[in-house]
Amino acid sequence: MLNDPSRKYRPFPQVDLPDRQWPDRTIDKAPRWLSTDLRDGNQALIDPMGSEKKSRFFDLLVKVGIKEIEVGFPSSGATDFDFIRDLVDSGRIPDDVTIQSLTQSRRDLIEKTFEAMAGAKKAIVHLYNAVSPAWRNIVFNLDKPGVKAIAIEGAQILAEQAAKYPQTDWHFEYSPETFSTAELDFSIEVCSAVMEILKPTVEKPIIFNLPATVEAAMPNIYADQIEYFGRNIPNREAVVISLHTHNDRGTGIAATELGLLAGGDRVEGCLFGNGERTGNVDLVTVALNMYTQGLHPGLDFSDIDEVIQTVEYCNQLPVHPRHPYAGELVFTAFSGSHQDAIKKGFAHQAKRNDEIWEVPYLPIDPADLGRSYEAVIRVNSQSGKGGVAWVLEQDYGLKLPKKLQADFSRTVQELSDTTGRELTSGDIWGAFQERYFINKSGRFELFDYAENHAGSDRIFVGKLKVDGEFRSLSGRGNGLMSSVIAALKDHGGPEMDIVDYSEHAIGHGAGAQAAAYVECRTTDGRSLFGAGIDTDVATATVRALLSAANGI
Ligand SMILES: CC(=O)SCCNC(=O)CCNC(=O)[C@H](O)C(C)(C)COP(=O)(O)OP(=O)(O)OC[C@H]1O[C@@H](n2cnc3c(N)ncnc32)[C@H](O)[C@@H]1OP(=O)(O)O
Ligand SMILES: CC(C)C(=O)C(=O)O
Repeated sequence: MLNDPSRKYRPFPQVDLPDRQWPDRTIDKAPRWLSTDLRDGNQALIDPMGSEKKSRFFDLLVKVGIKEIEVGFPSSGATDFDFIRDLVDSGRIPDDVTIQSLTQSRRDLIEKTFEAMAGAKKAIVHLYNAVSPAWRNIVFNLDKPGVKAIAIEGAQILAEQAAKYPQTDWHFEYSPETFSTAELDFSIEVCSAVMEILKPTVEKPIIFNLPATVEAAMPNIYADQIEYFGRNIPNREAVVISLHTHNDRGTGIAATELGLLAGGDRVEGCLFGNGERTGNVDLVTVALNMYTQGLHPGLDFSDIDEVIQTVEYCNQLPVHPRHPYAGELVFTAFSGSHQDAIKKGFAHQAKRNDEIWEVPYLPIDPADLGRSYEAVIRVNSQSGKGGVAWVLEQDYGLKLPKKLQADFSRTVQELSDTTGRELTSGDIWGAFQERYFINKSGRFELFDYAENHAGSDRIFVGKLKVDGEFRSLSGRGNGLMSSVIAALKDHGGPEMDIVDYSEHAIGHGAGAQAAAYVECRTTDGRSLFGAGIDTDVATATVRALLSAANGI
């Protein structure tokens, strides 16, 4: 990198718009959406889609609810041309879906574009030519009038071709490509000239698509550009302003959102942000950002995994695990404090009297996207007791008391530090059984017992293995627990008192079990925790006490 980058790069100029209105607005209406996955997305793939993949993608877009779909660049070759022709001829385009195709402003290419879509009920022909200084000078080697003439000539051919195929309801889109790096007044001049030829009306408006072909400035600049364009384009009511952002600076979504505040009516982009270089704006994120503000975007991502699967298959590109709303890890907390807050958040949510979503660290309910809560918390060395307790509760129905959570969390911490990897739910359950002698022998192992009454006292008579030998032991106390403790003390067990006890059912009906948890304190001040599981509550309690005694 250069010590002085100003030798090579210049700051992007501000737009002179001191009375800008967009910062005070909010997005209160879903825009029209156009997917350009099959065109801008497709042209950026290593292996562009064939007709099978294009078909699958098209069906997905329809299912998701996209009503305007740019299906390709028909003059690019047989793949796109035949796919589009087949879409039209097979009658697969739903009545409320409009297809769109892109063309350069060259007669032969425009003619091919009309040929591809003729016969569709409704179709949009999308004409483009770049207008900014670098493209004028470097690509076209033309001055401003020369570049304007490309657009005018293209618009004239559009009008002529539309008349040739009257059975289709033709609509037009014009993109001053590289709009965001062009002089605003020149873009307006070119668009006005196109308008004069195509004569849009309020009933049949023209779409002016204003691309950040290469994102070169902060999103507030794009918003200023959109507001400026909207204020100065003649006959604004006959114009649909379409936003088409790329993501070179990583702010394509922000630019689109600010562009909507600034007057954008329509958004062009791709699912999960595929597209040239760093991609087109991601329609999924823009839409779900609206959804999380309580505004329905008009698109349905209730089965986000199905959408991901199809898009990954068609694009042969993965969706990043951290991709907003969609990535495999975006609803997962590994870290202790996040897990604690999420666990409390779910408990708080269950107690609410309304549906308002308020779970810390989760900006959306994963269930709204068809995701389960299973992967919300995963455990590794960064995790805490809350996360471990969540896994045991979700997967094994155990509701550990807080102090037992802390006790067990030390075991889990040791395990994750030693293994140096994420712990599965099975790992955690295994460690729990090991630590609290569940389905595992310890010094004291229960085989059978009886609880007898002696006045107000209880007498515990147990058949146990103690240090590997069968023994009968008994103890007397004012309840079952104290009688078990007495019996243990008389047979080499620890001398201890109960500090805390709790129990709960696991599951319902005939297969239900009981879980009991104890915290005991020994005479020398040590805390012993135990857990027991059995079909019978009293037996679960006895097991929990033996578990505590085994743990010494
Ligand atoms: C920003 C975008 O995404 S724009 C869309 C880009 N998408 C694609 O290019 C995918 C499909 N493209 C193709 O299949 C081919 O490029 C075609 C069929 C369109 C054209 O192919 P070719 O005729 O071989 O030309 P090529 O691709 O090299 O295009 C460059 C020529 O087109 C001219 N050109 C570029 N854009 C336009 C335009 N919008 N209108 C008119 N002419 C244009 C260039 O000035 C250049 O002309 P020159 O040869 O006289 O210097
Ligand atoms: C053709 C135009 C709309 C385009 O894809 C772009 O500028 O990115």
